[in-house]
Amino acid sequence: MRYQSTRGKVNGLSFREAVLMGLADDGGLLLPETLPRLSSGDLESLYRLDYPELAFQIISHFVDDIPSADLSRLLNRSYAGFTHPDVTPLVHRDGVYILELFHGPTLAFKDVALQFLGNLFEYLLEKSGQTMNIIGATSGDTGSAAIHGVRGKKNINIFILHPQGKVSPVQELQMTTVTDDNVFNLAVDGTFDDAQAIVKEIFGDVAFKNRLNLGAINSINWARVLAQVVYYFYAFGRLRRETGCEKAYFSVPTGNFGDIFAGYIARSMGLPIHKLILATNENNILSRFVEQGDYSLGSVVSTLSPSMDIQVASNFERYLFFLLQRDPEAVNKAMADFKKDGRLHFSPEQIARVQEDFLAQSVDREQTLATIRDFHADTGYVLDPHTAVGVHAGRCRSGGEYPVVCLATAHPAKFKEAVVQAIGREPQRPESLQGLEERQKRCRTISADAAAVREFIEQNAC
Ligand SMILES: Cc1ncc(COP(=O)(O)O)c(C=O)c1O
Ligand SMILES: N[C@@H](CCOP(=O)(O)O)C(=O)O
Repeated sequence: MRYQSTRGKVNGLSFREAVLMGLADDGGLLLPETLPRLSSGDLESLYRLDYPELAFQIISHFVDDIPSADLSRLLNRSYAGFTHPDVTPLVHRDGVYILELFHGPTLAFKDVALQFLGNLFEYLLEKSGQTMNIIGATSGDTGSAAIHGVRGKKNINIFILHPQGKVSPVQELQMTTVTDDNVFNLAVDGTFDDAQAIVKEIFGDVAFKNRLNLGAINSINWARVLAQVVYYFYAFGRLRRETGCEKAYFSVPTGNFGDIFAGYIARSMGLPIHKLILATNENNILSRFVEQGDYSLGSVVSTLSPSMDIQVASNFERYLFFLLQRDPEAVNKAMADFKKDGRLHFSPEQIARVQEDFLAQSVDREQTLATIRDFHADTGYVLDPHTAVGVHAGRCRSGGEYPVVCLATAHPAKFKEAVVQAIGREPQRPESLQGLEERQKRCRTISADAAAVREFIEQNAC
């Protein structure tokens, strides 16, 4: 499999090269040149596999430059530390199927891909004898999952930018209490969008990127999206075995458009997803896009689901590439227009095509709290606020003819403030969070300025 950039100037990369490049050197995002299309016979045999074996089968379609035995070993190691034997179990409550993606070390869906990416980086660096400096932006979950994926690893330093005071207290502690020498937390005076823009600007300086061998752990890295594709297959397989259904809806709480884009890839490979339901909080540029073709920038507002407090969704560019018929010139123009005007225009035909893939719903604070409260009252199950956004949207937008799978993207204990508001008590605290407040912390505050961040990285690079 070869990889190409959405902006057309980087082509013919191998999987290894794509993973190590992260953001394409022309500023675009990397995608496979073709997508495999699986037959119904192929799909039925995948549905019988356990999680690591399924991950191996799916990921192998996209990787031809890592020996199979090594890839299989990396995947087995990545999922061995999950606390549930199914890795991402599917549970049925009150008419919806909840795909629990929070059984990894940091209790969010990011662990599914970042345990693998951490191991993959280590493997590739061992082979090449290089060192790597990872840089990433987080609205709370990617940061801790990436840090836990690479903490203490030889030859890797990691620099994580989070918006100061805008992540949940538990998320902040999960990052800042990791004091290994190779981990650097930077609290940026700005929003997640500011932090992500800084990361992209630094990657855009290709000479600097190559000199420090910068690595990307955000979903700009294709390996992140790829590892997330797997659980759509896993969930549908379990659902089909349980209900015999022909198709399903998937409702996905969305911020940076990475998780739902992984669903789009799974659907494009032939997985029978009827529609992907894109669920946003009040930062609803993406749901406005799907529903009305209105892709116009607003300012970021703080919500009960802080990890989705995002306006400029990185992976939107990948979807745009497909929507614009894989035309890199059209993507370049659209990205330049968006940078200049803060909005994009789409024709009615284009929006009709979008709506063949997606439905969308924006969910506000009251609806989020009511969903947590009512779901708990009816089932005893505690949703985290991001998952609640997805459950509400899934219920509103699905048609009833197929089951609905809602992606449970985080454990409620990461967002206990919202849970207490909804049900009047704290969720149970998993063992990995015990004693978090008492641990030693390390974090520097930094202005939202790429030059300052670059200087810090330069001084602390490995
Ligand atoms: C808990 C949680 N849910 C949902 C999302 C949204 O996922 P994505 O950014 O891939 O759209 C995030 C952040 O990425 C998150 O941390
Ligand atoms: N919600 C994310 C934002 C970054 O998204 P990513 O999937 O591109 O890493 C977070 O928790 O940091």
